Amino acid sequence: MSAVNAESGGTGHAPTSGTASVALPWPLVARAFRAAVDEAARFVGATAPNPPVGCAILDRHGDILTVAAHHRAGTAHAEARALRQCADLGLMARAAVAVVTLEPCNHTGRTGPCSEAILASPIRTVWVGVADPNPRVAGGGIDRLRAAGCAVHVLGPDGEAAAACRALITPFAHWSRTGRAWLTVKQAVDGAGSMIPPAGRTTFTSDAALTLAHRLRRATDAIVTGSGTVLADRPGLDVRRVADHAGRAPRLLAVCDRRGRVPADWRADAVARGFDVRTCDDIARLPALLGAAGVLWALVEAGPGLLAALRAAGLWDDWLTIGVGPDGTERLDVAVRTGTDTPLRLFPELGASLTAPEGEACFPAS
Ligand SMILES: NC(=O)C1=CN([C@@H]2O[C@H](COP(=O)(O)OP(=O)(O)OC[C@H]3O[C@@H](n4cnc5c(N)ncnc54)[C@H](OP(=O)(O)O)[C@@H]3O)[C@@H](O)[C@H]2O)C=CC1
Ligand SMILES: Nc1c(N[C@@H]2O[C@H](COP(=O)(O)O)[C@@H](O)[C@H]2O)[nH]c(=O)[nH]c1=O
Repeated sequence: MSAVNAESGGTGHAPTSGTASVALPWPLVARAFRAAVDEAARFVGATAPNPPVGCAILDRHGDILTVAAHHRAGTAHAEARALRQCADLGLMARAAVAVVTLEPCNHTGRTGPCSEAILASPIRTVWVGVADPNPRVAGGGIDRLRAAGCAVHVLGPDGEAAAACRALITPFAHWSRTGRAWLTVKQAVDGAGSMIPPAGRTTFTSDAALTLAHRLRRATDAIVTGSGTVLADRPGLDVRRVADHAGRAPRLLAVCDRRGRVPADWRADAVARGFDVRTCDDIARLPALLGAAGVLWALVEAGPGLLAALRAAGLWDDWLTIGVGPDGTERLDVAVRTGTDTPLRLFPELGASLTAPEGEACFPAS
């Protein structure tokens, strides 16, 4: 293993002789990974059932020539888009290194294999953030590139860059493995431990926390709520407060409702606003119901009744509590299932909260 790879925790493989592989200092590679992750993160919530992916193309000195992401299922993958941009800018002759958040695909799906697109370019050095968990692809892209003489470096499990690349695809990896959507619960709790807003209101958190809530909605593919919340709040549950470049918004709205209490006019209004509204009468089936509809990541915005049921059944993947103190100060706590990479990592303001243990303090639900 070369010194470059040892520094990054990567597993380098020597290229076959005669290829123009390039050894770059790790800080330049890390900078390219950050750029690729940031670009991919702009499309989280737009790509389902595909994963968000970013790609940076560098010259032999480590300068970034172009950065691109996968925008939407059925459109160009990140690598193909980055290569096209590079060609359009007349920079292809300088292209030497590709830095990709996810293993390049090696199969022909809705688009052609990215491994072949890379091999058709001058690039002979590829950095991969994480191997593709999709069983149709697993291993194929890296093997194909290596067989053709590329130096392929796969990041080891430790370090910021690898964690960010994994966080991008956590819901996709979970869905690929289990067929179930990743469930993020978001709850607001006041200083007295109550989730119930003051009379006449539907929310009580700060402007900044509400904006965070809408950014979470924008990044997810579905919203889950309960019949009690629908009856009490007639919530909109759509994306407001934040602009968007890709029209991202959850398209599915799942309402947990065993007794058929959801009013027909609220449902009709939600449908008119573009939601595919589904009723769930058994929460045990909720993650699979969402997964079967192509939902990778769902945000649960429900009251204490449904949250208590989800918690008792262990039906959550990460849990964000926005605690509002009596003086209005707010505290963010994130509980994460042990051994998983929360996609909430993609929200920098939550960074300091991600170490919260899976403990009682994170689950006040009353
Ligand atoms: N602070 C916050 O973050 C939030 C606060 N709220 C507040 O919460 C209050 C409403 O709370 P609540 O009445 O508890 O409403 P919920 O949104 O929690 O909905 C409760 C309903 O969920 C359904 N449900 C519960 N368990 C299951 C299950 N196992 N399978 C299927 N459905 C199930 C039940 O429907 P059924 O009765 O048919 O069995 C139950 O009545 C409102 O005041 C609202 O403003 C709401 C969202 C967020
Ligand atoms: N109370 C509360 C939240 N509650 C959630 O927001 C819903 C209102 O959404 P909308 O109708 O789209 O504005 C409400 O019914 C509930 O699901 N969210 C928060 O970020 N902070 C809060 O204090």
